Amino acid sequence: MRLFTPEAMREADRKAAEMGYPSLLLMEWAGMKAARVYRELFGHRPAVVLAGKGNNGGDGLVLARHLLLEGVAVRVYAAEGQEGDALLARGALEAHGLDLRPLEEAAWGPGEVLVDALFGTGLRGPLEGLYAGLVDRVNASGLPVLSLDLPSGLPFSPHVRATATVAFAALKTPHLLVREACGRLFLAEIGLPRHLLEREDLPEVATPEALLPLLPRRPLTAHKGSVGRVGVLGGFRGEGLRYAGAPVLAALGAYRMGAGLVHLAVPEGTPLEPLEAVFHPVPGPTLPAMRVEALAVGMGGGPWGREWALKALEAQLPTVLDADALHPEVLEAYRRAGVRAVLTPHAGEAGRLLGKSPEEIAQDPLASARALAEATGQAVVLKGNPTVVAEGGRLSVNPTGNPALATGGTGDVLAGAIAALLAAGLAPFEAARLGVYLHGLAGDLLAEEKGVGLLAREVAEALPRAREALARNQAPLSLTRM
Ligand SMILES: NC(=O)C1=CN([C@@H]2O[C@H](COP(=O)(O)OP(=O)(O)OC[C@H]3O[C@@H](n4cnc5c(N)ncnc54)[C@H](O)[C@@H]3O)[C@@H](O)[C@H]2O)[C@@H](O)CC1
Ligand SMILES: Nc1ncnc2c1ncn2[C@@H]1O[C@H](COP(=O)(O)OP(=O)(O)O)[C@@H](O)[C@H]1O
Ligand SMILES: [K+]
Repeated sequence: MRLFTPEAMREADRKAAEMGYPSLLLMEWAGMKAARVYRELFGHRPAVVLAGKGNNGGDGLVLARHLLLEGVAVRVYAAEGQEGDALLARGALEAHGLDLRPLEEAAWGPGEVLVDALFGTGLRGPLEGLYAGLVDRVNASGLPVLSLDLPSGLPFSPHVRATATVAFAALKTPHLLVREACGRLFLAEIGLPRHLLEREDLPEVATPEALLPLLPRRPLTAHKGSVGRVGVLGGFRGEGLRYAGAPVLAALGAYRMGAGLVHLAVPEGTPLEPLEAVFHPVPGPTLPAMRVEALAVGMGGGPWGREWALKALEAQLPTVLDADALHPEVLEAYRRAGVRAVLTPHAGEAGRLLGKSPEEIAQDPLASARALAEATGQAVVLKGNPTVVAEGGRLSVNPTGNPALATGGTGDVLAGAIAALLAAGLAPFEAARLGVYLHGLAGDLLAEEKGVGLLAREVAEALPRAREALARNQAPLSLTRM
């Protein structure tokens, strides 16, 4: 499934029209599907529809007609000046005897449901004046809000904060980048020819269908040496400071993702955890003899992180470079040596590497991940909400994960989990997007059960459940298709 920009969506509409597909049919389906979502969520509660003058407003007028026909009380406040399909939608609604009222008079009361059909993909800049005021009133109303296509105002501020959003034809960038504004997400097919939605040049949304084939299969004859062995190099001890837990969490992430054996190279004095690992206690940064297929380096490495990573290069193995291993000198050395790596920065680390602030990175995670992948020649996992995976020209946006994961050590678990998938033979881009998806899903399963207050080791422990959910085709995309 591809993530569309407004321009790409318009192009698909235009191509459909050129092929003879009437755009009015698209609008009819959009409004009808949105009315179906309305009824599913709100039954017969009275609706107040706010309709702009563009096609998003047109969708709202179609929805109003369908609700009316189903016996739902509807009041419509509409902007003046509809043209084309939206004007036809207005005529069709008025033919049913409904009087449209001016948007300036928009008002609502307790028990009503607001339908936001003010603006969709045609918005050209931040809302001002009447519209900004209306959006503020909608958000302050305390009433449920169903947004059509996009919460109006996105991707700018102010914007509507919806209870639920029905995306038409495809997900658009703001649905995942400003997820919080959308509430519960529905994706409605509106009859657009499917081939117009297959755009390999657009970012991918990592869906269970796309990821399931990547899941390493385990034959009956599997043994611990055949399913992927991981080496973890991390931790730091010096000047009263110790980072001992990070490599342990990476080892747990690797085992829970299915590694057969994990070797741990950690500073002397580090607790021998987990019991299942093979330990290589080293006083300083030296790469011990490890028989492994992939490495995870840098977690809790502190000032040793850079040296750990340069040392690890000798092994010429696919490597996850995390945390303190994310250093320009390291990245340059890996590139020169032609060793393939997955980099796992959060916005702060990515910012340091790209000479930007964390805020600038988070503002456009797609562009930031792509820039770092291009600059380093490696696969990049830019962690956050959403996490974006980039390699070469490819981009993948991850739909799983939630703020309960914002707790110390969950990134270390992720690094180990991705290393286990590399060791099982997956290419860096595939290991990264599968690892990120399952790690996020583990967080989602736990958050549903326990809410906030997770421990990173619990996220590791939930990885097998996430893996099973994907294998059994029960992994939710937290997206309802209509
Ligand atoms: N395949 C599709 O994507 C389809 C799209 N449809 C709907 O059409 C929408 C796009 O319709 P439009 O292109 O008409 O655009 P919109 O309806 O989103 O908005 C366009 C209107 O907003 C005005 N406008 C733009 N920026 C503004 C600003 N900053 N302040 C005030 N006014 C502003 C424009 O002058 C124009 O009148 C989609 O979001 C979707 O809801 C559907 O009708 C069905 C088919
Ligand atoms: N608000 C959030 N929504 C979704 N995922 C989150 C959120 N906050 C953190 N995460 C995830 O948790 C992990 C945190 O990693 P990181 O910042 O490296 O933490 P640490 O260094 O403590 O391990 C990442 O996988 C990140 O995507
Ligand atoms: K809208």
